[in-house]
Amino acid sequence: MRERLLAAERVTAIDWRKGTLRLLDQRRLPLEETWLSYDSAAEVADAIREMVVRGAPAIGISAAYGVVLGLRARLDIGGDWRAALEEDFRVLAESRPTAVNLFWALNRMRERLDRLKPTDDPLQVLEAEAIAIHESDREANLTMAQLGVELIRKQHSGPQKILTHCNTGALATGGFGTALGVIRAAHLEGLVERIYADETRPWLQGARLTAWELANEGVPVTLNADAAAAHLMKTESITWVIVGADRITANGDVANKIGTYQLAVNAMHHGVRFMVVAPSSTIDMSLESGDDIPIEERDGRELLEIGGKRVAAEVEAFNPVFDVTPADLIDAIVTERGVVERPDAARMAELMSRKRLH
Ligand SMILES: CSC[C@H]1O[C@H](OP(=O)(O)O)[C@H](O)[C@@H]1O
Repeated sequence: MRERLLAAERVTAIDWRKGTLRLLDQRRLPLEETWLSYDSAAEVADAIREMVVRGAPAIGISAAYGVVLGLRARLDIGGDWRAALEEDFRVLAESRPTAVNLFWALNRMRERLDRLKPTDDPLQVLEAEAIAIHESDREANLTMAQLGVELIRKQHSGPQKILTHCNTGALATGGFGTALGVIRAAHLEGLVERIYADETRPWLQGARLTAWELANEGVPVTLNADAAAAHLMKTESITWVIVGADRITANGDVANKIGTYQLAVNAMHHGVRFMVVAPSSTIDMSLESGDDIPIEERDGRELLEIGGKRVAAEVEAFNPVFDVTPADLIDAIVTERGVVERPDAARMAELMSRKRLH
C-alpha cells in the first residue's frame, strides 16, 4: 500500500527549497494555485494566523521552518543570536492557540538548539531538524493510513460510505494527510463507495480543500452542508465518520474543527463508527481533559462574509473554530504509534509509552 500511496501523491502545501520556504496559499484554493515565499519568522507567523497554511501538522512544520528563517537572520546580524531568536519563537507561538503541533514543533526546535555542540553549525543543524519534522510527519501519515484501513477492514468488508469534516489531507500535513490519508488508502484498497465531505463553515475547508484533493485523485466525493450530516447518517448507511484533530488530551478528549462534536453525537445516535486520525505530535499529555484546551475564536467576519462579500445581517457573530469531542464518543484514535480503541486515560498513557511504528 505504501508504494501506491506514494505513487498517488499529487498535492503538497509546504515547499522548503534552498533555504526558502514557499507555502501554497490555501485561502485562494481551489480557484487559484498561488505559492507565496517567506524569508522571516514573523512572515511565517502571519501566514499561520491568516491561514495561508493551516492544519495542525502543517502549522507545526511551517513554524519549524520559520525558526530556521529566524535563525539565519539573527546569525547574519551577529551578536547574541540565541537571545534574539526568542522573539521569533514568541511570534510563532502566538500565531494560533489550539493546534498543539505548533508548540510541539517549536519545543523540538528549541531542544535541538539547546543540544548544540560548540563545533556545530547552528543553521545546518536546525534546518536538518525542521526537515526531519516534515519528513517524519509524512511517514506518520503513511503508517496511520495503513492502520486506519486495517481498522475499517476489521469492522466492514466491501466499499463503505464515509463522512469526513474539514480538511485533513496533504494540505493540512507534511503529505498524504491524516484522516484523508486513511480515506486515500481505503479508496486504493477498494473500501470506498463514496466520501461525503462536510463543507465546514465558515472557512469552507471541506468545500474548497477536501473536495479539491479528492476530486483530483478520482475519489468519489459528494459535498454536503454541515447541517446535512445527521440526515446523511440516518438515510445513507454511512458506516464511518473519520476526522483529524488539533489537540488530544491525556484522557482521549479531542479538539478538532467546529462541528466535530455534533458529528460524534449524531454518529453515536445512528450507530456510525467514529475514528480520529492524528500523529502523536497532536497529543498533549500535559492536559488532563478537553476542558483545558484553548479554543480559538476568529474574527466574526468569517461568518458574516463569504469571499469578502457581506452576506449576513448587521449582527454580532460567534466564531469559535474548534470544539471538543469527549473520549466516550470516539471509537478509535489512530496514531503512528498504534491504535487506541475506546480511548481513556489509561489507554492513552499506554499508547504514549510505545515507540513510533516507523
Ligand atoms: C490534519 S489535522 C487538520 C485539522 O486542522 C483543521 O483546522 P484549521 O483548518 O482551522 O487549521 C481542522 O481542525 C482539521 O481537522
